[in-house]
Amino acid sequence: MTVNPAHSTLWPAPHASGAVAATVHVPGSKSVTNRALVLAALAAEPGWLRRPLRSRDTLLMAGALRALGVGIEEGVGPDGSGEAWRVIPSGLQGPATVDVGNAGTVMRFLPPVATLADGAIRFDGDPRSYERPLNGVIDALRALGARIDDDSRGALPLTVHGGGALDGGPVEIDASSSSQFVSALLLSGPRFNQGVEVRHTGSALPSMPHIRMTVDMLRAVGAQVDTPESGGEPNVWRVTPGALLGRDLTVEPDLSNAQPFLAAALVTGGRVTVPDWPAHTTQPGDKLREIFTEMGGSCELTEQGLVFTGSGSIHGIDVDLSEVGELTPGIAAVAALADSPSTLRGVAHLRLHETDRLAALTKEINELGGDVTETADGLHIRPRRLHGGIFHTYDDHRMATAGAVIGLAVEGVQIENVATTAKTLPDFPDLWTGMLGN
Ligand SMILES: O=C(O)C1=C[C@@H](OP(=O)(O)O)[C@@H](O)[C@H](O)C1
Ligand SMILES: C=C(OP(=O)(O)O)C(=O)O
Repeated sequence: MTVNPAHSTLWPAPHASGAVAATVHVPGSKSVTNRALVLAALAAEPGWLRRPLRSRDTLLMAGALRALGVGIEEGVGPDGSGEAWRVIPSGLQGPATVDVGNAGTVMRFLPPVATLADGAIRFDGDPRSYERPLNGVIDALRALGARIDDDSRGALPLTVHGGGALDGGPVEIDASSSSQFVSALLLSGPRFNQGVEVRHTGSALPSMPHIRMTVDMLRAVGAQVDTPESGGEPNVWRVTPGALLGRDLTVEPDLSNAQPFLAAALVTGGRVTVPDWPAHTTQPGDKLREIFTEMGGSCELTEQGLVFTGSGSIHGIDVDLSEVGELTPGIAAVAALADSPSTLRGVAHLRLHETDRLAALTKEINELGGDVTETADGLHIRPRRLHGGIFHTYDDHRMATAGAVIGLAVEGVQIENVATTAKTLPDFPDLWTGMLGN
């Protein structure tokens, strides 16, 4: 966890002079956009993606698929409305080089796709991507018949020598460090000769809603998937081989990126409306309705969207975040401003995210005068009177948005490298100042 000297620009986080009152249109979900791109690329016919997220992670995914020969064209959608991508599948071809940046979805979802290509596909990325776990995907693909060169580190950089097809079949993995290992194998599973049966053998699996998202999206394009929830064995997912349909999919707003805006209502005792909040979704961000209500707000799903209202009080919380780990930085920011302590549990695997998020949150909140300690699997946060200072982000988009939430309540907070929000929300600074009416 080191500060990147190349990004020493400081952004004065706006301080809220009163209760916010705003409607914020949150761009599309990263997790849905990148799954939809992969599934559309593997389909037997062209498909449409409407309102896709355009951010570093999704542009890297689109760029990688284009490098493999997939057509991804700008369009306006079949009904003439809205921005869209038309995805035209084709025989996947190497040689190609894929830049994964620091996108977990790209580094994990694409090596299985590359096994289906003809030729060598080289994967490389940001320095941090070399440290993020990938062994579950590499080992599983080898067990299923793939040829991969990875310098024996079980991590990036690596080359997948695609043979145009993969046997597939049953495989055991330990996905306790990332649910994305399971999602990765399932997404390409319909195109493996024998499909795939993934058995998770390790300790608790994080981010289950993201695995449900994978399963739902596979079923929506015609795949047959058996899951523990559909009467199968615990920790076993089975995908039957078969052709995938090209669909017309509208991407939901990114509910995890709605988090800082809902937090703004909570922290300032204001009201924020997020239009197009889905009534039913597998996105983990939907859990914020419950978590931020317990922390002092209230919400209502209306025709206008989700209306979230702060009460003026912020309460601490004791919560297991293993299912919704990506919400941790934003919850920690609110907890640091609460009227009682918080314990955030079940998120040891966050040490292997964009940065070591537990260490980064502890250090940065404490440098503003906070009292945070790391536990084996989370954080204890005892609210203290905070003061201004530099909030470092360690190239982590969710550190930047967490710092902005603290800045609403604490004068003089400066976010180092707010541009890192481009990973999933390039519009963040403008949306934030727009929400505040500036
Ligand atoms: O599949 C996905 O889209 C994601 C799964 C989760 O990963 P982990 O299980 O590695 O935490 C989540 O944290 C990440 O932001 C997105
Ligand atoms: C963990 C995250 O991203 P990634 O998809 O890179 O794992 C995140 O967005 O919080």
